[in-house]
Amino acid sequence: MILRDLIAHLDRPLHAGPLDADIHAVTADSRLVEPGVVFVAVRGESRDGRSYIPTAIEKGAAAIISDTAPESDHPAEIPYIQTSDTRHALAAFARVLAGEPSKKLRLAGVTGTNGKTTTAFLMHHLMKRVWHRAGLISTVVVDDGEETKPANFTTPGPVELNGLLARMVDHGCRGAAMEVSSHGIDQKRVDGIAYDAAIFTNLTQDHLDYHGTLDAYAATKFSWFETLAANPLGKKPVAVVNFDDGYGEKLVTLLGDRMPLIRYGFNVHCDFRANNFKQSARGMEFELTAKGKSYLVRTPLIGRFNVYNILSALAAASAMKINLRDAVSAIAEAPQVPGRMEHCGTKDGVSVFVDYAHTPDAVTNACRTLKELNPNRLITVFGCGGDRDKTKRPLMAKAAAEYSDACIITSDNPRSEDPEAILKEIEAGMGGARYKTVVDRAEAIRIAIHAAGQGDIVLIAGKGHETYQQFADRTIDFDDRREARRALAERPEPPPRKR
Ligand SMILES: CC(=O)N[C@H]1[C@@H](OP(=O)(O)OP(=O)(O)OC[C@H]2O[C@@H](n3ccc(=O)[nH]c3=O)[C@H](O)[C@@H]2O)O[C@H](CO)[C@@H](O)[C@@H]1O[C@H](C)C(=O)N[C@@H](C)C(=O)N[C@H](CCC(=O)O)C(=O)O
Ligand SMILES: Nc1ncnc2c1ncn2[C@@H]1O[C@H](COP(=O)(O)OP(=O)(O)OP(=O)(O)O)[C@@H](O)[C@H]1O
Ligand SMILES: N[C@H](CCC[C@H](N)C(=O)O)C(=O)O
Ligand SMILES: [Mg+2]
Repeated sequence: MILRDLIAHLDRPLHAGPLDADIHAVTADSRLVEPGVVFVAVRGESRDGRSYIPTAIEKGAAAIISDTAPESDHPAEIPYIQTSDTRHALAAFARVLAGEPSKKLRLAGVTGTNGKTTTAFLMHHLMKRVWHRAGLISTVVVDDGEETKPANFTTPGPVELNGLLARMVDHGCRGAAMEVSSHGIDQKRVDGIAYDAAIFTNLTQDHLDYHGTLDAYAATKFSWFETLAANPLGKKPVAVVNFDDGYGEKLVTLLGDRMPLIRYGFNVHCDFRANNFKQSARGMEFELTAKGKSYLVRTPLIGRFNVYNILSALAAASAMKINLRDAVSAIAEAPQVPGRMEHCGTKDGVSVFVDYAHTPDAVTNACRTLKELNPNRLITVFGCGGDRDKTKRPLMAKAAAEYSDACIITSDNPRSEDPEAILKEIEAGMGGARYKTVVDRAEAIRIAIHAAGQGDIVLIAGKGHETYQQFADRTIDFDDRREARRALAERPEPPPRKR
């Protein structure tokens, strides 16, 4: 594509140099520049992309995009475009160069603090049932319709995102489900992506390191819906909102009649409403009332919070013209989402679950769900990630302490922080609860599983599907599920029963 046609997508760009260059790709990473590639200098959280302009030129960049004027020594033959918003430019170029793939797919986006991955997996499963081929972009994996690979981000940057969507189109996918993180919205990774359904799961504390306050975090999530309402990009997107959640209610009021909306939850005003919820260790069932009819929903998933994930997936599927009865029957065979309430085995009457709960609300939900299975004791092993929202540490502790009979506090991903110091901040929230601190996560898991007795449940929270552990100086292979199975296998023989 010719540079002149690309810059037509920018708002009043200033340019210098020739505009007839043939462009094959765009990047904001100087390390990926090669001839024919436009380099967009993005000012990031930790680095200033403008400092990489000389490197990009050396590597043969076809053009430079920046938000300030060129340096006096900028080579005249290399086009230089000045624009007020470089992240917007990056997203626009990525989209146009990929052929606007989001417009060729039926696309569902899921945002909210918790439940995005689970809901996206459920939607992907429903879509594959009826359309045979469908894509998935999630924290755990990306599926382009032919190949499933581990994911690097919850919501990838615009170049990777549009590339993935284009591959889905090429592979014959009729639709896709993707997570839309608050970082993704704020950094314009999803700018100009056309959605058919936009799901809001809930909003509780997380990411305050990035957004500052809960209201600023909510405003970022809401801005995604407002953008879709103002500019539906040739589609008729439907907002699917949790109406039992305080922020969901605010979103409904904010949107008014600016876009079609489906409210879901247990409360009587919901368009997709659940009641008569029952669960056992094998799964759960509830009654769905929607579109003037009633349906019995059965699923192997457990946890009242998963009722919300199922309701939103069913509502979004129905908004995307998937037959509701077919969708309900597919939920009966919902897949195990890796690391979400994943049962890792039972031995000597001790059952172990791994769950990705890493916010206060998620810890509450995970513990409550397991308590509802009436264990003799619930033993929870958890920690908190380094270089992330520190204020959630004592709150996660409070949640774990409230619902568990005993806790082992351990390391999550310490990243650049001192693991012992993180443990101290967690301890501050434990109140008078019974707990131990064991900084080594593998040892903490082993101690919990070996100390558990007949009828106990051990919950290992926080890392879910992750297959690594990040420290300041190294990243090691680590998987809670593998450690759990190993510890179960190595459990010492229980003492013989007294007659
Ligand atoms: C806080 C955050 O989101 N940071 C992301 C963001 O960084 P940034 O924009 O601040 O970029 P930067 O590192 O300051 O660099 C500035 C610019 O210089 C460029 N650069 C840098 C080095 C170089 O040699 N050459 C070069 O051109 C970079 O490509 C970038 O364009 O953009 C970068 C490039 O895309 C990301 O790698 C980086 O993710 C970091 C690693 C990260 O940890 N992000 C997490 C927090 C995240 O995004 N999480 C969300 C939500 C998770 C969830 O709750 O599910 C997600 O969607 O995954
Ligand atoms: N609808 C929900 N409401 C509250 N908690 C939930 C919900 N769904 C899942 N959870 C809890 O939150 C954890 C994370 O769930 P999931 O991975 O689906 O969310 P996510 O929004 O994708 O998280 P992340 O932003 O970290 O990728 C689960 O392991 C579970 O403990
Ligand atoms: N996407 C989340 C993942 C947290 C997972 C937890 N294991 C941790 O490392 O804190 C985040 O970046 O906040
Ligand atoms: Mg996720």
